[in-house]
Amino acid sequence: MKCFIKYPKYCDFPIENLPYGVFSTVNDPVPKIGVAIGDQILNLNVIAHLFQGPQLRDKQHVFQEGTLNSFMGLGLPAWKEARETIQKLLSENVPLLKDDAVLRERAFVSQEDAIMHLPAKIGDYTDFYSSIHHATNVGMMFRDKNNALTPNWKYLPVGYHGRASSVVISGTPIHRPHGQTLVIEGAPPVFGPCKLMDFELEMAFFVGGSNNLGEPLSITDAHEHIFGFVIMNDWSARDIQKWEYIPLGPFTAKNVGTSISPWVVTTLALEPFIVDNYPQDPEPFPYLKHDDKFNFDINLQVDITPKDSIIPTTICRSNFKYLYWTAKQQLVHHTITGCNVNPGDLMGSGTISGDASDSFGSLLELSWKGTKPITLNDGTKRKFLQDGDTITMKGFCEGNGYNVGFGECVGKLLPAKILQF
Ligand SMILES: O=C(O)/C=C/C(=O)CC(=O)CC(=O)O
Ligand SMILES: [Ca+2]
Ligand SMILES: [Mg+2]
Repeated sequence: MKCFIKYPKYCDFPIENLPYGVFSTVNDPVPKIGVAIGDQILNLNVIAHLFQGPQLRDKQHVFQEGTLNSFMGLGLPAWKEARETIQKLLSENVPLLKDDAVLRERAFVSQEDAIMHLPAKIGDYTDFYSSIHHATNVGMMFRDKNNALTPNWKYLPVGYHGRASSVVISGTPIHRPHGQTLVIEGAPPVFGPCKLMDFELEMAFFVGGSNNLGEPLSITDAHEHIFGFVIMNDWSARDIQKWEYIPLGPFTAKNVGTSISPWVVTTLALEPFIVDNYPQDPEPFPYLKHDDKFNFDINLQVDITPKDSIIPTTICRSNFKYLYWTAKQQLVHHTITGCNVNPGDLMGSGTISGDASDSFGSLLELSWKGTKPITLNDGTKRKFLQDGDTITMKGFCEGNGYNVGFGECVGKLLPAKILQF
């Protein structure tokens, strides 16, 4: 597969990737659907008429909307056809787009000139808790050292319903939140700015297709409902979380803002990077059990760049493959009671920690609740985030002579706002 757009061999967005996103420009502020290729964006709005296969011929309008929801709603055969069409259109051997200078001029936008938007209107957002290492670490710190995993953990993918309204696109700054925290055990709580602000390294998938209320999805066709993945930072106010979470789970500590990377890497593009599922013992119930592989080798990295610094420090290297529960199991469990999901719903993986201490996906774990501060390249130390810190998350799969990358999920922590009561 050779593309007529030139890019470096190991860039994030080669012709093998083709992630979808929503962008606008200063000159054209109406959001459009595009595909990242090298350092360019192929504007699908402009080339919608070139989707002439049986799945998309009558549905070209999905590429002329301002979100990916309708396209996500079409399902796997349409996604496959779209990918094949775009690969052909970008191929060095196909003249249709390559040799049409006027169309090319209109169809490509430099990523540098693009303003990225949320890829979909997210109707519902759920966050799972599927890394066994993360759940064990947090269980040890928040609950019982000797029984860190709760008794349900290996029977079902634990999760909570999050707030779709506070999911934001990479680049959006987040203010340190206010809330209640328990400073002295046994004394009343205090109110004020969060003191233990954290990030969480996650990935999330967008749901495609839908099911009716009362009709659970089955594990055999769950993959047809997993459109693609992004990198996610589930900003977390640890001191607020610790006080508020009993007994219903995280609440305001997690609706401060949740950042996602702008390019949705499709499950189809991830197929070459499938690896064995995490071994599961006890064997899951039949509704959750699948023997086909649905785990992916995706290298993940988190950098902190302090305020006024240009020197990032990589503080975590992890991998999506460390997750215990697969995305298929998460989705099927979500619907087992009959819960309906919709195109554009977002499902977070949970914080992705490996077993090595430099692969932990949060500062809570990396600094072990603040007992082991980490030293950054500029000499400053971190237990939790400081105002002005920028968190940059990156991810990529290593192919044979190429990478499939996710780009970046970036966010800066700003000081708490002054609240008046
Ligand atoms: O163990 C707990 O009480 C809570 C853990 C979390 O922070 C929940 C969460 O966001 C899930 C995750 O990211 O894995
Ligand atoms: Ca989380
Ligand atoms: Mg949220």
